[in-house]
Amino acid sequence: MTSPETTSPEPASPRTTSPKTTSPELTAPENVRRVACVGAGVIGGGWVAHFLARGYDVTAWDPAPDAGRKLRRLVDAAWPALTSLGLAEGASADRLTVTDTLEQAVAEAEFVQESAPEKLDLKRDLLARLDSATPPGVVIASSTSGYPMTDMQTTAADPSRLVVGHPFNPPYLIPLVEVVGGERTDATAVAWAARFYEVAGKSVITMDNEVPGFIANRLQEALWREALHMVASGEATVRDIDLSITEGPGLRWAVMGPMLTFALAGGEGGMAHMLDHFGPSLKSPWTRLEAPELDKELYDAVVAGCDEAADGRSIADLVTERDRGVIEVLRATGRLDREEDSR
Ligand SMILES: NC(=O)C1=CN([C@@H]2O[C@H](COP(=O)(O)OP(=O)(O)OC[C@H]3O[C@@H](n4cnc5c(N)ncnc54)[C@H](O)[C@@H]3O)[C@@H](O)[C@H]2O)C=CC1
Ligand SMILES: C[N+](C)(C)CC(=O)CC(=O)[O-]
Repeated sequence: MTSPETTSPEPASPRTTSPKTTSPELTAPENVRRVACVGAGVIGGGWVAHFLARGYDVTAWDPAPDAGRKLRRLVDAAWPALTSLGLAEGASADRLTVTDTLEQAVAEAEFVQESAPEKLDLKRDLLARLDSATPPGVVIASSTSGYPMTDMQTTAADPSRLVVGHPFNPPYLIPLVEVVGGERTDATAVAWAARFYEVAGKSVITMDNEVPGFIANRLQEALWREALHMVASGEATVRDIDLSITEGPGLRWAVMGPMLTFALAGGEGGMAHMLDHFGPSLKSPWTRLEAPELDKELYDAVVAGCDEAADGRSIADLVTERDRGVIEVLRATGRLDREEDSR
């Protein structure tokens, strides 16, 4: 298993001129130059855009017949946003190579990010195949939204280098990655991946245990379940749900998380007063916890509600609008300044 060699205390953009190590298994996170992305849909494509913008050479493979064309379209669409954020020295969309086979994609990779469909058997087989094709010691991360690595690493010959690196859409703008290993993952692979993501410009949460759904998806899922219940029962429209967050708590959450935000609800008394004051309402029936049945009626109501909320804007229009808004929030909350300082 690769050892994390964290020689530099600060995350750094990958340089393009340093000699490439001949032993991929010994590559320190700071020295990685070539990343492979396997599965190039919404998330894999977003990872490709992110790594290109950070100055890496990227190889990508996806079995869909038109995957290369779609991937380049996604990268082209993301590039203006990435340019406005600031590209790493030498970064270029031309440093993407779409390969014909998975084996070609990972042959010289120093890190592999898997972003194939969320199906357990597919992930198991794919991770085993990636493990046999990737140079020894190179860490392989899965973008899974919720499968524990323990359940996905069952058939790989070397499960010790398999980790979860759970991103947020789009990976080229949302900083967070949740990193966790499985029962058979070596702790050094988890540490190596966490450090690599930091060097690659991400904000990392490392989990010691396999929390089902990780941290952020557990939180999002609770909110999502309540939202679906309210639509199913006619208590709120899709528009009400979205407005309740974008005009309400969502504005605060980009600045402070739910914990510090609620500490301020206690005024001078902070969280202690907040708990004394509002603690009893935790017992009120404010949440349903059980997921609603995703029957045809609810499915149709949510899809129709989103179409109505889009109000004629295409998915591409919405992606542009989201990217612009996220960049403004990153800028307004000082995150871009911090990024620039650490380069
Ligand atoms: N969509 C989202 O918001 C997020 C998704 N994820 C995770 O990322 C992963 C990918 O999800 P999406 O990009 O949304 O799906 P997607 O459907 O957009 O893309 C999946 C891609 O995988 C390709 N593919 C199919 N079989 C494959 C195989 N055997 N090997 C390699 N590639 C294969 C497909 O051709 C497709 O291009 C999933 O594990 C998902 O849970 C994680 C965070 C957010
Ligand atoms: C919808 N989702 C569960 C796939 C979302 C994620 O996993 C993370 C995100 O981007 O919100």
